[in-house]
Amino acid sequence: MIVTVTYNPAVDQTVQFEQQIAPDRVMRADSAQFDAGGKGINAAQLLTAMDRPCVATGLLGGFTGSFIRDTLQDDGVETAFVDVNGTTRLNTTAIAAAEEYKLNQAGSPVDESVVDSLLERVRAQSPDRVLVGGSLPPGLSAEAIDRIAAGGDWETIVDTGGDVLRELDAQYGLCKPNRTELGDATGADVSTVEGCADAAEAFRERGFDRVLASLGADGAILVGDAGRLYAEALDIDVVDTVGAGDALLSGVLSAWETGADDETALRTGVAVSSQVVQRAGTAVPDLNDIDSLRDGVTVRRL
Ligand SMILES: Nc1ncnc2c1ncn2[C@@H]1O[C@H](COP(=O)(O)OP(=O)(O)OP(=O)(O)O)[C@@H](O)[C@H]1O
Ligand SMILES: O=P(O)(O)OC[C@@]1(O)O[C@H](CO)[C@@H](O)[C@@H]1O
Repeated sequence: MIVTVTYNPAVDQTVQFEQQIAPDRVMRADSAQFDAGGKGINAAQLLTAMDRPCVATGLLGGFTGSFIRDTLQDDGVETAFVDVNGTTRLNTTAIAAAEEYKLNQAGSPVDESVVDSLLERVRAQSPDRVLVGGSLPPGLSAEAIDRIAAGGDWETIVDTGGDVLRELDAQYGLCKPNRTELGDATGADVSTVEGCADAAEAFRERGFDRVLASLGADGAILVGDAGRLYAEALDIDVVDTVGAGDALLSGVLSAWETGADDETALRTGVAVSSQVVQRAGTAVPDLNDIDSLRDGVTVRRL
């Protein structure tokens, strides 16, 4: 079973405007919604929707923390969160004309001692895999993720970016950078799919058995001992891409949990992400058709 750890959850607010956003005037939204978010939480919701045993952990506080707790309960997601004093952040995605603006808060500061509490929560579940997803709130460093990775005999999967991704020191089963994160972490030219595969291969040496790189409309790459696999994205109408990477990763993990090989896992990941980008925000889409959608994803070796 999988435990997800979200150190910095968020309520995701998605507001849609027909017109472009302009300064110095009131913009009135045509629609708005709130979802429970944060990368590990999104993954836990999707894994639960795919009937994979999963427990969501992380840090929650304040009225936004209560909203996330209630939403997960309504969605039937098992949880084991640590309560903190600060208020969980609220992130906003504004979709205006064909543009997408992602406005993420830093999160409330936390004390380093939360890492011990979280590790206790994770150990209590005896997971096979632990996914640590998202940014860290002020007060924590990459060590907070390394300690989870080294804290038991589970395989750890990490989905984070920026300096934290570069500073990780422990051994990981997988990391999931997007194209920008892969470029920033390696300094490599990621302008082509082949360049991304080279960068992902080189990045494995930094302590990652496999690298799953999401390339937006260009699809995704999975590089590991089984070789370099590339899946093209499906041709679909995108509403917004928030949570697309979490969906890709959830599909891959969901397939691995059933013993599937890397090729099937990558195809499943692309199928799940295609469903998520066709809906606003990070709400869980209908995943009943996933097997037939997966059959439509093409994978080739690079
Ligand atoms: N425009 C698109 N058309 C088709 N599929 C897409 C598109 N954008 C994203 N996807 C699908 O979603 C997957 C993940 O996309 P992306 O690389 O944008 O993730 P991300 O940057 O990690 O997202 P986030 O951080 O918001 O979760 C892609 O591998 C692809 O399968
Ligand atoms: O600020 P972070 O932790 O990097 O990303 C947080 C976030 O943007 O990622 C998810 C989508 O992947 C959203 O649910 C959430 O708001």
